[in-house]
Amino acid sequence: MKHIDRLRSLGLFDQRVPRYTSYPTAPVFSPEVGATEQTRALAALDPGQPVSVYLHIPFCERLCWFCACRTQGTKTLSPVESYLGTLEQELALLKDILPKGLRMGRMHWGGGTPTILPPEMIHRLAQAVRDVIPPTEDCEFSVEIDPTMVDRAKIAALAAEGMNRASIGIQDFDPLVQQSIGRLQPFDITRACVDDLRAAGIRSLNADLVYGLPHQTAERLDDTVSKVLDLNPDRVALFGYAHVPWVSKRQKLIPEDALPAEEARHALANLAAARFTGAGMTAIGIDHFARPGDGLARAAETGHLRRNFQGYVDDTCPTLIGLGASSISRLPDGYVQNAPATAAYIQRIEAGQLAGARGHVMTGDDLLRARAIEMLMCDFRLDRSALRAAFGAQAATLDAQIALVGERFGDLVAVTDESLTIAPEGRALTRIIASAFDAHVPEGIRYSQAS
Ligand SMILES: C=Cc1c2[nH]c(c1C)Cc1[nH]c(c(CCC(=O)O)c1C)Cc1[nH]c(c(C)c1CCC(=O)O)Cc1[nH]c(c(C)c1C=C)C2
Ligand SMILES: C[C@H]1O[C@@H](n2cnc3c(N)ncnc32)[C@H](O)[C@@H]1O
Ligand code: MET
Ligand code: SF4
Repeated sequence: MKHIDRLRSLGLFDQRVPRYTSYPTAPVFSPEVGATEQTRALAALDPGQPVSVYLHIPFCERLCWFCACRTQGTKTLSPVESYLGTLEQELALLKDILPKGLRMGRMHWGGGTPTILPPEMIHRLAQAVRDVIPPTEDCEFSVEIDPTMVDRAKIAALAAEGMNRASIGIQDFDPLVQQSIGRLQPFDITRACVDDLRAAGIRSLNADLVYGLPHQTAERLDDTVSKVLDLNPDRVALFGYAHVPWVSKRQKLIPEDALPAEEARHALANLAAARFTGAGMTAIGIDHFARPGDGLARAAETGHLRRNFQGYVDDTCPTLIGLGASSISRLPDGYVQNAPATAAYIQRIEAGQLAGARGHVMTGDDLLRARAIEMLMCDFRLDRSALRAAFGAQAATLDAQIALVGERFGDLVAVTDESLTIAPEGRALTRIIASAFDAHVPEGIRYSQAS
């Protein structure tokens, strides 16, 4: 059997599985967990342990049709300004709840488009966070940047507030592909943005790309990769296009008949991966690349790679506090997600309580499976010895499933008493293999395809 047909027979093209940026995944969170649990867990944090902070800005000036992020379009700054006021109120609530002396080791602004904020709002927001959770000396501050929605003044404002890492949205440079996803972004403007970021002292720069977009061909993607390499990013994220028009209504504008077919899509991922590794970058997890020496590559080498809602990270803070609409917090005993719709989020905060609306309290079994799935997603290796060391006899509850995976995937995995390792030829199946360890199979939820 051809290798691709074997991958197909194991579900690569028809299984719908999560991307496991958390376990359990966000769609299975329960409305029984909310602001009460959030408040209690935040109050009980250890002030000696720095936290990570994620801040969500759910606004964009343009709405790209392919995008599945939680964001809304706006042509004026007035909803943004009013949202900023709500974020300040949320922070004021947190100030009363958090233990004194808590510090912030990492901050990430994501979206949507954080660079929709003009310089004065950037300063206001950074100040508001700093007042409540002061940064550590070596705090890392990263921002998602839309190269078409930023200028030198905004970059200078972010840099003055301590931004030392940035991630730019590129997706694809081909004009026809850009047209078909409703996102025009000239190379020159992207290049100027990269130059400005470097001049502002950004030492770690990530570029986001997407494969599987309409009209993408091997030739066009190859050209995009050449342009990206020319920009010399430290990291690249290469996401498989998730076509989920039932989640993201704007995707109804995507011409489905121009989407690459299954095998072509798989070939696009392989082509781009080969170009990035050929250019000396290290492949990280299922969809990232990093220059050797970059924090992410070092974390992968030393077994410290982690996965959270932002994708792959070298973040070791166990606690993530999510601020803003739809943000998810990872707290010592579980997850809490703020009300996803911006209006509902604002309403809750204005009523004087935290905005947690859904969540999950982790059981011992969840913690074990979460770590097992994270190991597979990060290292392609479920380390049974490490799980036994951390979870004791409970680790044996995965044994039967490990044996089943061994049978189902044959020589694409290697099972020993020490580990379950996914062979390089089997890595395209990683999400499917991880899902074998998922005990929360949601009803009525349709994930995107596994390839
Ligand atoms: C910033 C970009 C993205 C975030 N998530 C996605 C993108 C592109 C992709 C995505 N997330 C979900 C789906 C559908 C199911 C799937 O195929 O896996 C897709 C395509 C599911 C999902 N992820 C989160 C939530 C709350 C959900 C449920 C569906 C929904 O409510 O939208 C968590 C989450 N993902 C992102 C953020 C910012 C976030 C929570 C703060 C980013
Ligand atoms: C934050 C990053 O998420 C990626 N992104 C946004 N929408 C989608 C989607 N539907 N499928 C895959 N990746 C997506 C883009 O690359 C963006 O830059
Ligand atoms: N909104 C920015 C962009 O598209 C950042 C990535 S998408 C959340 O470029
Ligand atoms: S890709 Fe970025 S700019 Fe485009 S809609 Fe999504 S969040 Fe907004």
